[in-house]
Amino acid sequence: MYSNLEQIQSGSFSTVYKAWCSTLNKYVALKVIPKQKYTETGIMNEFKIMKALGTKHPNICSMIDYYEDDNNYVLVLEYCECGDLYDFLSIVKRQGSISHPALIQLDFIKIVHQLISALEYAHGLGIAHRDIKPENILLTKEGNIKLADWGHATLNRISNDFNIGTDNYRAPETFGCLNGHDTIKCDAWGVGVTLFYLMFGQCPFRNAEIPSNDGDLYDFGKGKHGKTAKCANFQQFLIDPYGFIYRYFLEPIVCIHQGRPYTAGDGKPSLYVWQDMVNIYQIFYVCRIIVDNLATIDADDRSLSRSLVLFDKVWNYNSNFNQGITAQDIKEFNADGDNNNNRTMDNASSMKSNMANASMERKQIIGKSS
Ligand SMILES: Nc1ncnc2c1ncn2[C@@H]1O[C@H](COP(=O)(O)OP(=O)(O)OP(=O)(O)O)[C@@H](O)[C@H]1O
Repeated sequence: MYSNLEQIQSGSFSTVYKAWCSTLNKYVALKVIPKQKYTETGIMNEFKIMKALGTKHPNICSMIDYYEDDNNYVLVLEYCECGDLYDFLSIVKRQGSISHPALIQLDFIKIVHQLISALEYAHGLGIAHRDIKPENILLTKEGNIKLADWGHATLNRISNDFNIGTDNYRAPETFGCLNGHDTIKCDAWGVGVTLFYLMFGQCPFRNAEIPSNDGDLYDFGKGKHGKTAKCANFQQFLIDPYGFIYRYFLEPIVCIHQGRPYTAGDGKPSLYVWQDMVNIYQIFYVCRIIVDNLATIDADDRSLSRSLVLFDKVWNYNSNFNQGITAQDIKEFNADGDNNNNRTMDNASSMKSNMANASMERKQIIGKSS
């Protein structure tokens, strides 16, 4: 029934093949999981989740069939011709340079909509994905996405699993928290970090772990017991999230657009731009929305739906002056123009005050929609 197998990728648990399905008359993807690598409970969980997700949502990579032989479990999935977003961005990145970033011929806002729609559908069924990252977002030839790899997904809203997912994308509380963590809120954090990756080609921190004896992760900055975050970048983010994101991601980009060498910040600027993200204000606002509504320490403050309302606002606003970055934009963005010995600090503080305004806007929007 399945022929012409061609290997696509080998993941940590599985090998994925493209195969021709003669009964359906189309290509499918076979996710082949060796029995010695996976427990029966593990595969049954993935199978149960895929069944519950069904085939209705256009942005979820659905299961078409399932079978097993002596050595392998095999999930038969919808085939996504353009692979995953991580690989896709790596290819685009290689085509660009810092001064001439390659153009991604896809709309960022469309991908955000589809990702959040897929997740909200799953969340509505009580399913949390728990491994949101660009590698698990597949692209079709029409430029749509399908969320894949539900192998870590769970139906438990509160979990005490402290070793699930991919470190760079895991919410702080998934590293250890006395009363368990809310798996759906953790997905929102994963979306936030994923969006940073999609914009800048880099995650902001290696992990968001704060070693703590009692699992109390809500003690900002220096931990209760004098402990600090494991990763230096995350420590800076804890102390000053907007300032860190500015220095890490935005300042290098501002420097490049001004034709100055970038010296501050550790972030490497992306070597690509999204076709619908041509104004530096968009990048700026998107960062702000992520910091306030997705990758925010307090899980109660994370909301996929609220962030979508805010993203839409940015895009509607920008569609009126979608003419690229002008010198004036840069000047306004860069609080004190050319005379800027203290540029990093000033920008960070102006970004902070702008972010505070955004929080007000957020409250107004919440007020309107509720
Ligand atoms: N339906 C599909 N269509 C096209 N490519 C796919 C499909 N499913 C998976 N792939 C490719 O195979 C890769 C690995 O798949 P998947 O993440 O499901 O396996 P995994 O073993 O759980 O991987 P890991 O544990 O490393 O995340 C994906 O990143 C993607 O590039």
